[in-house]
Amino acid sequence: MPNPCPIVLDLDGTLIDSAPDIHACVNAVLRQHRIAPLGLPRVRSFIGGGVELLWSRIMAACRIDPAHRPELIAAFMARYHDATALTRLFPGVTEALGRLADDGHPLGICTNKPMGPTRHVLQHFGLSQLFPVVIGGDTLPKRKPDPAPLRLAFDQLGGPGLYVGDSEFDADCAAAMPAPFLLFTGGYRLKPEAELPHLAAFDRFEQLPTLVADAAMTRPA
Ligand SMILES: O=C(O)COP(=O)(O)O
Ligand SMILES: [Mg+2]
Repeated sequence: MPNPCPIVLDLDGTLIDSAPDIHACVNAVLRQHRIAPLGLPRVRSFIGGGVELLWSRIMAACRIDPAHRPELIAAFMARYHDATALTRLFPGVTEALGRLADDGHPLGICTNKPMGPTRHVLQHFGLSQLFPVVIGGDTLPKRKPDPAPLRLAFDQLGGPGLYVGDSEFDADCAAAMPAPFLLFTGGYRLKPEAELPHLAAFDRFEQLPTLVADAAMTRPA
């Protein structure tokens, strides 16, 4: 692994707390179709596998006729593509990313969020310049936990490195590569921390630069 090594990060539940916006967009669409709204914890538990899986889970939970799927997803995307009003960066994210960039780490994003809303939210928080490589949920035919998007991110960043994420999708994707995985425990994971394969875990972004330095030292060059 080159030193300073490339670092690829997940987006929803890792850098940003976007569940409130996703929840609002989902319920606006359900309301339009006269379907009872879902609570925030429920919708948050459906996030991680991208828009298609989100809607499979919503449709199962609300017992919606599959024939309505295309129109529901289209109505959702129309709201979701620029939904940032309720989204927040997790505390310490900007500082930690700045520090990693200053230390010379090439930075990338590998998210299951589609590219449209991904670009929009990165721009909204002034983070676009930090990430020369961004792989979205619709960049390739397959998405996480398939390792292909993460592999593409590392290829474009110039070599292997660390992956940072919050969920089962990220841990399984990193294990499939394989790539060392740093788990942010404050995101949208459903399983206990111990059940997700990871090199190290953290709950505050202030800890990330030190964890990256430690991880880089324990890996062969
Ligand atoms: O949009 C999702 O479902 C998940 O997105 P993430 O890969 O950035 O966590
Ligand atoms: Mg995530």
